[in-house]
Amino acid sequence: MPVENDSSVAQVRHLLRELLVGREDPGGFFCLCLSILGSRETRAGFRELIAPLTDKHRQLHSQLITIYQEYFSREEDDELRLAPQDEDDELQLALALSLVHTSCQNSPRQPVPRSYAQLASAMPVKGQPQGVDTQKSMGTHKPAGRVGERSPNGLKEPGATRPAATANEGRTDSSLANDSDSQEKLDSNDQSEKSRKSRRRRQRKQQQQLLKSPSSPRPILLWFRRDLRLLDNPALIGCLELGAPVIPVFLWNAQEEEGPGVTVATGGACKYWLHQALVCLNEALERIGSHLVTVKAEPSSSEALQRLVEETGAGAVVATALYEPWLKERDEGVFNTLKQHRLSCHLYHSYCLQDPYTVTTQGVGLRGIGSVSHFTSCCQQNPTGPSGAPQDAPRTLPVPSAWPAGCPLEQLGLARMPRRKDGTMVDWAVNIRRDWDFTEEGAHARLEAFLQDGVRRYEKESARADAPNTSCLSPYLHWGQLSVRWLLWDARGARCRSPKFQRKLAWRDLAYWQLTLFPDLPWESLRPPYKALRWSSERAHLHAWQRGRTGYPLVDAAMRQLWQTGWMNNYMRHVVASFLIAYLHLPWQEGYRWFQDTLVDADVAIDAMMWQNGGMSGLDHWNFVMHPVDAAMTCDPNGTYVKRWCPELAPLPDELIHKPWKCPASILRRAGVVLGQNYPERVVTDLEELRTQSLRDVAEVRRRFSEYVDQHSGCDLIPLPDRLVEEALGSTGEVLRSGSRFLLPVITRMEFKHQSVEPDAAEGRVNPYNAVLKGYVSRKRDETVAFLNERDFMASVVHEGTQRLERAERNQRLLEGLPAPPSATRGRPRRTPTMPQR
Ligand SMILES: Cc1cc2nc3c(=O)[nH]c(=O)nc-3n(C[C@H](O)[C@H](O)[C@H](O)COP(=O)(O)OP(=O)(O)OC[C@H]3O[C@@H](n4cnc5c(N)ncnc54)[C@H](O)[C@@H]3O)c2cc1C
Repeated sequence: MPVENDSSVAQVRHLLRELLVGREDPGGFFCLCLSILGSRETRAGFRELIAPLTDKHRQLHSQLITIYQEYFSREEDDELRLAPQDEDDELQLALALSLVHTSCQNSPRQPVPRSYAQLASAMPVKGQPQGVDTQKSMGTHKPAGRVGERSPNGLKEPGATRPAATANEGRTDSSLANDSDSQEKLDSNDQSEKSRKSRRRRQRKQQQQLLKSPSSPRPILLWFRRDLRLLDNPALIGCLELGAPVIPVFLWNAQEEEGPGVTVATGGACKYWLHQALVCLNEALERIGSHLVTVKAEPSSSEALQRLVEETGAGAVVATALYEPWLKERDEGVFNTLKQHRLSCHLYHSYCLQDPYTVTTQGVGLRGIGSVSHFTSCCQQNPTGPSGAPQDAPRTLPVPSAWPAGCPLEQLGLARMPRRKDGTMVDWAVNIRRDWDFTEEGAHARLEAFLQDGVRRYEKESARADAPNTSCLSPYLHWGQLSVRWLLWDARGARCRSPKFQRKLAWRDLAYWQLTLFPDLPWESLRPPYKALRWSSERAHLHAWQRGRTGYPLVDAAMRQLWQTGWMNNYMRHVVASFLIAYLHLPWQEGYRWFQDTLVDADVAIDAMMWQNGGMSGLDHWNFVMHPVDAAMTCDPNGTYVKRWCPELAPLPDELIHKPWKCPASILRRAGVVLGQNYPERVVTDLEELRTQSLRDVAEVRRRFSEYVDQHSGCDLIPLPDRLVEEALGSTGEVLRSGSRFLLPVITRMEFKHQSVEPDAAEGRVNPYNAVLKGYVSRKRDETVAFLNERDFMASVVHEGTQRLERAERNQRLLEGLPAPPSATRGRPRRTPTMPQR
């Protein structure tokens, strides 16, 4: 066999043995031959090489011959003859890879692993891909536009990407070494405009060739957006079912994400997470023989996709649906354009459990809209969610023969770090990196850990800020690194199930449903009167709140945790939101925007829904206001949380840590706390008065805009969106066109209703529906007081009865002229019964 040298022959013979024992498959074997021997030698010697198979392995032999013939078809041969020697090899290899992958995409998928441990064993180990060993055959696959390596600190090293995506990326390490000369040649050629032009011409020819060739179906662009995972990704599986090479791409256009209003759709922390998640996704794709192409989508995603289609000859675009109305509109535009160019486009639903555009209120009505129970009734009545079990990750991904260029991930500018005057970098994400694992495996590890442990305490103690009792999965869910279907499946199958936790996933869907109904949700109050609420414009208060310097330790601890790690639990989000709105009187939009910029899980739909509700203008009203001190009784009774995030207060005694202003001067001195110096004075002090003012302001707007208050029920009224009117009335086109307005009574805080009926009840203390929530411990304290009062009442009743009897007896004796009886109780102080000691 006319081959290059003995070691190559030995390598190929070894591979042949691997093929015979089933550790290699025919396509992979052929590809490796090409890679090791080169095109000419393979062409000349392949038949001879596999001749020994004719006797005992007839079927395998004929399979290999088919692959060989298909590859060295006359048409391709002609074309190849046109190319110079070095690029000839590249093209051949690329085509070979394409062939290999079209044959292997039909490989059977594994059964669904039901735990992460199973999953880990099923997933290819880094550097050791299973199934068809495309990684081995491709060598280290690093074209430009692929996502670079992460440096030890988690940041990508600049320059980790290599220029020029060419087909020669797919080679074994040895062949790369052999071809370093030709690579140099290519690089030097690149300098001349002439050769660049000729190369472009050849590339175009290759693409045309690919489009014509029946043996290589047109590749599919798998457009990753917020589904950055391999496990249970219907779009990814959909690509495999289409049976063509897959080009995973990520396009970035910040303006399109932002939409028409002020959404801060991808704030700093969230973008940082995205950057890391893309690095991880690329690594995961590399493990199955592919990689991610990142593209700066300028001027628009539509044009960037069209360019990609031209560059790759793609025949289809596949993506997971997004539900923000402006992104849906963008996608519709993009797909319509692509369809006009005869591309097939496929959208899969997996971001939520229900497709929010198909959830209807039919059969349920509108009463209670905005509550999670109303929403779940709608979903049960009209189920639309993804059914079936979660799907496994593919073990390999068919790759195209030519990769598009793309751009290095850094150029998307997702993980920007400002520089100081002296040029050093401000690494604001250091704690985010410390606290989070950005990989898909990290998501599953968190899920496992939660289902093993935290879930047991979730029902009763998910509010605790000092203990990790919630899942901490929100950023993974936001970027689609964990499929919500997978999460629900595991939560239902767990040994300890928490209905409250499962309901949280319905909350998530509810938020998306609301956003589809009210696209203005992130910036415009849904209840018209509340748009006119008088808000404070005290920037210093806003700044203090943002930086965790309000002087209220619980609020400050939470805001510092957010700033440093990009996250805080749900209860703490309520605490800081209540403080901003009910006590600082700052508009909810400020809170929303700050959260969007600092949360790693910042999610336009959820964040907007929660801030609208907290800001009293959403579909639902929080029927509570968190008190910045009393709330600590529930979430941080021992001050552990405050001590962690406000270490300057740590030496204070536990019982005073949440109210340092109550500390005697001597204790403060001993603890080294100087209020106003190393810990701030309170930005506001009279909380009661501020709350009362807030109630008065609400009463005022409800009076001024009484047309938006239902006189019968006292509930606020909101204008119904067209979609809900149609659902409620059937076809109402006529009604809508005539300009009629439909108003719907929505859940309204009892405190507000009562206040409208009795305006004097504006003083929070006399309003029986006072919404200030007592912390768990303060509730306990109230129970004790009530108990004591009750005992006290009984004691005094008995005492009064005895006295009455004594008086009657005394009077009787006086009437009868007898001396007064000696009184055992006279002159003794009244005893109050005490609580039994616990
Ligand atoms: C003012 C405010 C703003 C918020 N902003 C966001 C946000 O931008 N992004 C975000 O994901 N969540 C937001 N939430 C909801 C909630 O606080 C977080 O989802 C939760 O704290 C995330 O932690 P976890 O994963 O441990 O939650 P878990 O309690 O373990 O819940 C599991 C999952 O359910 C979903 N979920 C939980 N609570 C809610 C909720 N109230 N509404 C909708 N979905 C929920 C989340 O996806 C969460 O990851 C906000 C809440 C408030 C009060």
